[in-house]
Amino acid sequence: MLRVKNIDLEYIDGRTKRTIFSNVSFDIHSGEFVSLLGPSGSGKSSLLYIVSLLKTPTAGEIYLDDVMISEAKNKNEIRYENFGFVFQHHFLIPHLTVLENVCTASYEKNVEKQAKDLLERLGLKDLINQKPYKLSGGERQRVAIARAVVKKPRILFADEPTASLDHHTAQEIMKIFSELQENTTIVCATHDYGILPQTARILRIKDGKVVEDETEENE
Ligand SMILES: Nc1ncnc2c1ncn2[C@@H]1O[C@H](COP(=O)(O)OP(=O)(O)OP(=O)(O)O)[C@@H](O)[C@H]1O
Repeated sequence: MLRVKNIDLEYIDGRTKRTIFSNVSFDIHSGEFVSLLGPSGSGKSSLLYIVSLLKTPTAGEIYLDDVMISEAKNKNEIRYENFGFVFQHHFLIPHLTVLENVCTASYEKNVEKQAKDLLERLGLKDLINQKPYKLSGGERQRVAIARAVVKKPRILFADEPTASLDHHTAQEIMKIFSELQENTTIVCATHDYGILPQTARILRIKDGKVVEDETEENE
């Protein structure tokens, strides 16, 4: 459903040209949990932003349901209608409560009920009226996930969503992602193999290429 085709990415640094990727292609199917895995500097974030139309590659195309979207004029609209984002930093609004933060993401009439249901599911029922500063890092990130999920994106992109969390909380956050997955495709960039759920399909970024990880779980 999401096709990444022949992507090149080069950065020009003064007189030097640096190739980050060349000729990268892969498909992401509906309902998959795809992890972009690679060490720091390998290009995970760049690739995530290219695939989600937040960044323009040097060459190549992105297709959504066979429609080329990488050169569309209405990229904002495509993103708004189809994609959700969770970043390493949660970007919650400090003077709004947890519930209000989540409700900012959607203008649907029953958003408040949906937000409450989601927050309850994420174990935050008793914190809905708190401001973000009263929450732990893991709780804040769960609020950010609720905010991204409440608008029911077809594809949820997460860029190192657990980078500032301890290992146990990071695993919990990943579990939450996979549980939320019924109707959502998830694409998550991370450097930490250890936090991935068993169902994750791993695309490993190495030396400017993306290779499918053929571990037992993924065969
Ligand atoms: N705007 C830019 N101009 C020049 N080089 C850049 C730019 N953005 C990223 N890079 C370089 O491209 C490479 C890939 O960066 P990217 O942030 O995508 O990697 P990453 O795997 O997500 O790293 P990290 O896990 O540390 O965030 C890095 O070497 C980075 O320095």
